[in-house]
Amino acid sequence: MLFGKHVNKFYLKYGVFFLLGVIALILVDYYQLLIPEYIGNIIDGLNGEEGVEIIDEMADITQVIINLLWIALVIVFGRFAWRIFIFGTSRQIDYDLRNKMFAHAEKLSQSYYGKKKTGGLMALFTNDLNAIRMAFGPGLLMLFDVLILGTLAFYKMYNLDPFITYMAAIPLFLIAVLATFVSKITRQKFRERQKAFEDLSDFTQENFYGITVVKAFVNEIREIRAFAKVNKNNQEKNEAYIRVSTLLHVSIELFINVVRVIMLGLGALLVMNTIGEEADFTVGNLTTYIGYFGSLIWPMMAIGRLINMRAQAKASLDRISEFLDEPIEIKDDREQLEHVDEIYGKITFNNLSFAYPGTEKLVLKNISLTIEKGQTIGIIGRTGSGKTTMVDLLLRLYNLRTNELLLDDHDIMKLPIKTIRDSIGYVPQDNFIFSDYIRNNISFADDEADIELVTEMAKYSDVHQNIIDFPSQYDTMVGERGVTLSGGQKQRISIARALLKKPNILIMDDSFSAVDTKTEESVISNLKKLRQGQTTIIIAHRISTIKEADQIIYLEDGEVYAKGTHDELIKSCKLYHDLVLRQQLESELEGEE
Ligand SMILES: Nc1ncnc2c1ncn2[C@@H]1O[C@H](COP(=O)(O)OP(=O)(O)OP(=O)(O)O)[C@@H](O)[C@H]1O
Repeated sequence: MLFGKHVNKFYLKYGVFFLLGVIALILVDYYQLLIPEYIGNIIDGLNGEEGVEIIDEMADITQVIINLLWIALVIVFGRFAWRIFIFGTSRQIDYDLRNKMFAHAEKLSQSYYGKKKTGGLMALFTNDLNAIRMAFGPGLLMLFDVLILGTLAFYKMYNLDPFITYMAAIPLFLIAVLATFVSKITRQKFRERQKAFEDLSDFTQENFYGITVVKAFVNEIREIRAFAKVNKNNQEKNEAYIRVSTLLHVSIELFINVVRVIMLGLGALLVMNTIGEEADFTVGNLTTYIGYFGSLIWPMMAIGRLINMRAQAKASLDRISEFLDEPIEIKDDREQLEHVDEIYGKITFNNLSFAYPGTEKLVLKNISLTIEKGQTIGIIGRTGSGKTTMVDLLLRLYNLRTNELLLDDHDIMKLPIKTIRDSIGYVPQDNFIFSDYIRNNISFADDEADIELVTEMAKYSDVHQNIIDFPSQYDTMVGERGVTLSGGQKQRISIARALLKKPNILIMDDSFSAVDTKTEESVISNLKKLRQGQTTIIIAHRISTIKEADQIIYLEDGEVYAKGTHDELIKSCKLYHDLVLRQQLESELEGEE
């Protein structure tokens, strides 16, 4: 049986089903052990042994057959019942635990995903969960079968002849000792095997993800070699695991055969000794005894499998528990939570400094800045200057010190995260598109949104014409991560998705980098109309994108180097002025071409 903080409650929740399963199992085991008795009686009857009725009439044989048929029927129904109750429940536990894990995964912070790889996480959801399901399904079944069938068969064997049963018990005791010793090694080997699978999964996933880069750099051969290495490690770890588990399996089989030989030899001696004397151990008895032992083989074999299965499940439960125990760093602080339902759009950075969790380097330094509700703000600056970090903080993706960042004059750390994120529309730099219909990608914020609203938002972001050119238009299925769309189409679908939320604060992180200046102009002019009185923050590398903003922030190495309108910055900020000149020159050169 598998115990642990995250699985104990399933015994309570599904206790009744397990109990019904075990009752069905007891019935099957009990009836199964009646068969050797019947067969022994028939043999003794045919042999004409004393004290046993001679079976020479059709009526008796018919009765025996009818009884055996009844037994078979009970066994069939019993097996059906325990399968439904025990295996069905193990599937239910698998379902519950997977849901719990996914819900937890959704709540974990950005930093967690920064340090963990997707392939490894996938291994938890596949191999590890499977090992736990096996422990609750076949594992639990084997455990009870070992206990019930094993004890019953042993009891019956003991009743027939205590001496041979004692002799058989010695090797069985040795099995138990061996099993305890081997189970520790098995668990370690299984852990190593899972880790190797996790690495393999990570490698494969990342490689498929970056297949375009691999091809562009003609690095297929190098990747194939690197894969072979990871794959080899996986194979070796699997082999090591199989070696230990096979050793266990074979040893148990060997012991069983030893016991069988002991029993047959001793049983035959007993039968021979009694010939001509008092017939207390007959040929029928020996047949029955061997029959009981036959029923005992499965539970004995099951011990080995049970040990393997439990070791696997324990290792997997450890890994899953580590994941489920990962603290949720970004959450509402219940003690000082202010009950605010909506953020209207004023943003205040109050001497804010920030370093990513686990790092020392300040990525943002002493940022002080006020953005009034309804303003359009442009953020510009060299790559790596901290622009994305600044807007990520607005989404409360990271924890901050108190009063460093205020939304509508409330400290962001005291606001409900749901309120913050509900009030913000975000167009991320990587424009992630789900493998779903285009319309569902746009209506991601609101499942109820009708096609008219979806179309309207696509028009505002100037992607409607592209969409209706597709044969299935808004019902076009997008490939994984939007691979069937162009960069510019992805960007504008992503903008439409954020607009549909009608957010009080809209953040656009480099959202025009893949569109031409004409499209950019058209979207920006649409935004002006649509977002009157609402706060909009636009991060850009092109001056043309933010020229019209009420305020432009020039970030340099995590600091606000300059701020003001376009005209003010041209005069006051040399870096900005140089940038304008450079971009003008570039566009003139492009025009000449
Ligand atoms: N998750 C992270 N953990 C640690 N450091 C990070 C993380 N994300 C970004 N950084 C670092 O923070 C700094 C600022 O990054 P940021 O993405 O905010 O820059 P940016 O101005 O948006 O750049 P770009 O214009 O290229 O998008 C960089 O030095 C970057 O290496």
